[in-house]
Amino acid sequence: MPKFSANLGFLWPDRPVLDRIAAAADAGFKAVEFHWPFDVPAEALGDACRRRGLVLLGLNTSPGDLSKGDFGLGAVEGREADFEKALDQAVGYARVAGLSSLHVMAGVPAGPRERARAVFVDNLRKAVRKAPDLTLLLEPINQRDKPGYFYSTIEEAASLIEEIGAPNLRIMFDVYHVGVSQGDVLKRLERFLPMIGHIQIAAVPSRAEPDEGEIAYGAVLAEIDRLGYAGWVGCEYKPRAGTDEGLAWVKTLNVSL
Ligand SMILES: O=C(O)[C@H](O)C(=O)CO
Ligand SMILES: [Mg+2]
Repeated sequence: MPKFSANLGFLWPDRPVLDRIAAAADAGFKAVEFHWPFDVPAEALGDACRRRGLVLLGLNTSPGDLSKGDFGLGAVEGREADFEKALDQAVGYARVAGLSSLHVMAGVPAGPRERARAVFVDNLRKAVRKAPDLTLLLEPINQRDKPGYFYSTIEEAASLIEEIGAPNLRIMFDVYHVGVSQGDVLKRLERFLPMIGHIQIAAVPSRAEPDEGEIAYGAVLAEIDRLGYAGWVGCEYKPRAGTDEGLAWVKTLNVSL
């Protein structure tokens, strides 16, 4: 059975981050992951997780200025210095807190696609040199949620990984984004398994608990098992109402936290 991690960027959204950690442990999760926990000191976040016996997984590089449309800086020409600052911040935070992975966000580039890709490749080469001790994750994000985002297909993430050739650069396979952008989820899981560093789940199209919509999560989780995926499956969904009540999906899908 897959092992589930609580994504505390989305779960228990009405509570401060340290309280979300306690709520995840109380609910039975054994691991946690974050979006941008930078307002909480890294030592405090790490200690809170360790006190509750939680495995610390990942966080994201800073999105930049969300109010100006930024959603990551990795593939944005002219923002290389800002990217490096964001990278240093996230790497430093991960090391102090004891987190093991980092989603290197690509962003919404303005210029030609080939330039954006070249910038992203250069920035990723820098990232793998700076953080050989962390898993660096590449996550394609769907165009419905983030119009203009640099990439939306698993194939594009895989081609970057092949070109850069660093063992710590891996795919974040978010089943929600793959479902919205591409489909054929089970075949893509199988094909790209050797490159996958982390999996995330949410219903399509609602991004709510994985017990509704067009993705049959019973089948997806069974396939993740059959393939022998040894990593964690991040519950990165937006609860329909209360997060604790919403965890009824665990029983419905006949799995456990
Ligand atoms: O939105 C997502 O799927 C990502 O995993 C993310 O963390 C950026 O918000
Ligand atoms: Mg995701």
